[in-house]
Parts: sequence; C-alpha cells; structure tokens
Amino acid sequence: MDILSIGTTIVVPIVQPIGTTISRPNRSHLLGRQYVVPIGYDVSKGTTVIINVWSIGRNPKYWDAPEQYLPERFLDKKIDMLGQNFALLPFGSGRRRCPGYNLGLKIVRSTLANLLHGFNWKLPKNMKPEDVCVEEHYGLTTHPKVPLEMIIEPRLPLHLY
Ligand code: HEM
Repeated sequence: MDILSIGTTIVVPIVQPIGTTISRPNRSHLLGRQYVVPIGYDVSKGTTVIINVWSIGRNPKYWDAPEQYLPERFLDKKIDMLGQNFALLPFGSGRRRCPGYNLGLKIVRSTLANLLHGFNWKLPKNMKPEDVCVEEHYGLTTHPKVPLEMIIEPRLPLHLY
C-alpha cells in the first residue's frame, strides 16, 4: 500500500477516486461508522485528506534523481500538469483544480522571461552555482532557508525599462 500517515494528517502520495462507503464487519471498532477507502486505507467519512504533493515530487518511484534541480527533466517528458498525471500536481486535480492555471502559467513565464531578458544575473563574491544553499524552510508553502542573493545589472538601453 502506497500510503504514509504523519500524525493525524493523512498523506496520500497517489490517490484513487474516493467515495466508496463500506462497512467492515471484521473490525468491531469500525462498526456503525462510515469509512471511505482510498487505496485500502480506512478514513472516517468527512475527514480532510491532504495530498502531499511535496512528497510525490520527491519520490524516486516517479522521478529520477528527485532531489536534484533539473528543470530539463521535463523537456522530453510527455506529462500533463493539469491533473491527469498524479506524479505532477502543481494545480491540483479534479473539480477543485486551480481555475487560474492559465493566467498563472502566463504570469510565471512572462515574469521569468522579462527578468532574464532585462538583466544579467550574477552570484556575489565569486560564489559558484553549487555554493547556493538550496535547503528549504518547511511550512504550508516552501521557502528557501537562506535568502538567495544575486547581483543584477541592466542589459538593455535604459529607455526600455
Ligand atoms: C502558477 C500559479 C498558480 C499555482 C501553482 C496555483 C495552484 C493552485 C492549487 C494547487 C490549487 C488547489 C487545487 C486543488 O485543491 O486541487 C489552487 C486553487 C485555486 N486557485 Fe490557483 N494557482 C496558481 C494561480 C492562480 C491564479 C492566477 C488564480 C486566479 C486569478 C488562482 C485561483 C485559484 C482559486 C480560486 C482556487 C480555488 C479553487 C477551488 O477551491 O475550487 N490560482 N491553485
């Protein structure tokens, strides 16, 4: 069974459709209560199940060298990011999937393109890319443990900014 349980939060790396309510006559402590069963795990009806997308993204079962920052891994990969491939769920899946995904993708792409087009980017103090700390601060959303410092220089004629 491909399921982790952390404290009282049920974390399901890959989930199948939830909805089957079953009775479990062989388990007396469950009698009289209703349970739904994602991949065989008993969950009391009404419980909020949090899908641990962070853990899915770092699972070597689904990703080669998951701890490495390799954006080029997506170049030859036919993977849907809108909820059909559960290994990659940046916008969630199903009826409550992010309705702003199209705008989100456009904002991220145009912001990144403008920053790269408009500026030269350097690391300070002869730092090398491998010296950059990529540790994370755990939370509801993930932040870098150490702020990234960069030296940026305009690379376009000033009237274009
Ligand atoms: C790259 C940018 C974005 C990312 C990564 C993102 C990601 C997400 C995720 C993971 C969810 C939860 C989906 C689920 O529960 O299955 C969500 C929900 C939502 N997002 Fe986004 N989002 C982005 C941009 C936006 C934008 C630009 C808007 C609006 C203009 C937006 C509006 C919403 C709303 C309203 C929900 C709640 C949907 C619901 O609960 O029915 N998002 N988003």
